[in-house]
Amino acid sequence: MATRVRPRNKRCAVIGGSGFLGRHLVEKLLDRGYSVSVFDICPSCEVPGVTFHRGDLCDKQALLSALKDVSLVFHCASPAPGSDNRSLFERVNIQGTRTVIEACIEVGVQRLVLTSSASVVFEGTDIKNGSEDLPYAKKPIDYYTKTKIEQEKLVLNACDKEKGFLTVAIRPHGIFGPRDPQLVPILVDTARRGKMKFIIGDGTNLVDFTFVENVVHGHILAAERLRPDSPICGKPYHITNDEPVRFWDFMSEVLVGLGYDPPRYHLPYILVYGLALLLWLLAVILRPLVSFKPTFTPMRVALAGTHHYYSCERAKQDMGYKPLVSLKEGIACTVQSYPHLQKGD
Ligand SMILES: NC(=O)C1=CN([C@@H]2O[C@H](COP(=O)(O)OP(=O)(O)OC[C@H]3O[C@@H](n4cnc5c(N)ncnc54)[C@H](OP(=O)(O)O)[C@@H]3O)[C@@H](O)[C@H]2O)C=CC1
Ligand SMILES: CC(C)=CCC[C@@H](C)[C@H]1CC[C@H]2C3=C(CC[C@]12C)[C@@]1(C)CCC(=O)C[C@@H]1CC3
Repeated sequence: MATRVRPRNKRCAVIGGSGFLGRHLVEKLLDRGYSVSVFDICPSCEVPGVTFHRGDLCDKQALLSALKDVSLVFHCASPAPGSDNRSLFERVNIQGTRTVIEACIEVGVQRLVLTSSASVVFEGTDIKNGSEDLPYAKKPIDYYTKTKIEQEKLVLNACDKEKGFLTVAIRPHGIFGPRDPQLVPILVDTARRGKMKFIIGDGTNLVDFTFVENVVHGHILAAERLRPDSPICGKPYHITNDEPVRFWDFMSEVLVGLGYDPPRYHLPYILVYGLALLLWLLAVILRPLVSFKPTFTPMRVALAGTHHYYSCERAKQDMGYKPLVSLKEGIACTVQSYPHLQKGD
């Protein structure tokens, strides 16, 4: 069978393309006529039509061969936030991202789109309709956030119109959707262990949850608008569903959709946060003897008990972004996609 040769600007690579967001992105890029290579440490990308390169993004030689002939790179690889492994985060998100930038420049990649995170400005206290002008967190709440900040700075500072290397960072928040390995599975696991009875705080805190297809849409818009005359060069953009929702209403809707009871009883935020800090400290002190991973980390408690929602006005203005799927539709589609997590299964 003859293979169609695509123009170079339609040839892209997705680093982290086997992951949750990465795979949705790969599928949409293929739909839009791109030829797609995936570079990932995890070999689970079995999407037909994709060239798969297995490797660690800290390995420059492996990257150089995967990025040959590619003009556009999406970098959406990161260790999972829950891994709490400082050296891994530093190695992959900081040194690895440096290596990605070097490799892109060496092989002549013209556009690099980074998946950053809205959490780069989150310090555990309320953020209401935060814009991209908020400063980076001075005291990041965990190593994931700390290294995502450094990663974003590296990518945005590498933008160089003279050299023809353009970069942009997309900051999604609370991504959910089919095949998400974190949000729904953690929620269901907590419910199955009988620990989803409590609401932390008064339950009125608003947050952004963003359906994965909207996040993908934001990435592709950014990539296609990344030209030397565009205002988006070297800048970060929030991509959300633009429908802040009460954290506990969202959790309850997913739980009820899957047949579980919603949480009912309230616990004071400060008490739970204090306990989570204590548990985290214990886990660190006891690490040489026993290894345990608390469900209630300070970051998770802060995410569950504070306001954190962001304005995506800038993405609307500069790249014509508009969420394609509403929160209601996104939740219905997500719940439907997890029949094995329904209560009783
Ligand atoms: N999910 C969310 O709510 C949000 C996510 N983000 C960001 O979006 C991006 C994608 O997240 P998500 O899809 O949820 O995460 P996933 O863990 O599902 O996907 C990340 C992928 O990157 C791979 N990877 C990790 N380390 C390396 C490495 N050294 N070299 C090559 N590949 C590697 C992972 O493999 P393996 O699984 O084997 O580690 C995985 O396949 C991340 O940058 C994350 O920080 C931002 C905001 C919110
Ligand atoms: C908006 C946003 C950034 C969401 C992030 C997703 C995850 C961090 C959450 C997904 C499931 C959540 C969850 C909790 C905290 C935050 C999540 C991990 C709890 C551990 C909070 C305390 C509880 O009572 C149980 C919750 C289980 C689900």
